[in-house]
Amino acid sequence: MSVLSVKNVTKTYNRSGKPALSHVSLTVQKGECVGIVGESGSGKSTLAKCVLGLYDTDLGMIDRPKKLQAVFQNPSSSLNPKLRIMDSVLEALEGQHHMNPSYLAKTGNDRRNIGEYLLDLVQLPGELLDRYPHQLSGGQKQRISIARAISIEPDLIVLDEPTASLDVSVQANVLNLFKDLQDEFSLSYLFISHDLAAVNFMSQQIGVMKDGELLEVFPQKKLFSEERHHYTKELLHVFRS
Ligand SMILES: Nc1ncnc2c1ncn2[C@@H]1O[C@H](COP(=O)(O)OP(=O)(O)OP(=O)(O)O)[C@@H](O)[C@H]1O
Repeated sequence: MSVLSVKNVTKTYNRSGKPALSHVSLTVQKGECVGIVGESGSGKSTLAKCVLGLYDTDLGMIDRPKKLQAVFQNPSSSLNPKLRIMDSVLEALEGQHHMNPSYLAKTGNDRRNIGEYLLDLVQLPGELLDRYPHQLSGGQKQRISIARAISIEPDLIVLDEPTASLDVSVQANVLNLFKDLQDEFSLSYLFISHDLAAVNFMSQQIGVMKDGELLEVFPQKKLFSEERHHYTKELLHVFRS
């Protein structure tokens, strides 16, 4: 079952310029992580924003699920500095009242119970609920963003460079968390990154973008295969050296 279908999407920012996305098609199946790798300016963020419905497209079609969430690069700008963590972590759930996640059977409708349950899923202690974002580390803040994203049991989460602003030592922990959550809840991700090693670690399918085009999409196991596009081989060369 597919949770996202992007068909022939083209997006140009200014009419005379060249497209930031050109005839891009891809699908994400339930429980699968599709990783999109490309260098700066290749169109990855534009793709993420089109998928999220933040930008209109010029051409093509996007069939997205209703329960859609995102985790962005910078957790500091994703969390309201004036809200306690408790209020941020419950923001998605409380903003969409028709959501009825399965864990409510365990937690009841008690805010603190729900907050503690969600923090536990991202391996944070419940006592952080009473703090403000500035009292947390970058990695902790990103875990709060992740807890908020998974709180509505979304059909798809778009991850747009979710570890790029974190210390290198923390990046692997956060990627491991995404993987554990994917295994536990059959989550589906569209994972966007300039980091081929991260994409290789996370994804079951890999897509390579360059100059607004999705050059190829292939199973992760085929990354080192001879049939890869020559540009993918160039990226691999950098990755190995
Ligand atoms: N708001 C905008 N207005 C005009 N042009 C834009 C805008 N956002 C992106 N672009 C252009 O669209 C192209 C694709 O940019 P995009 O940000 O999607 O790439 P990216 O792969 O995500 O790069 P990065 O990793 O640097 O963010 C680039 O040429 C960029 O300059």
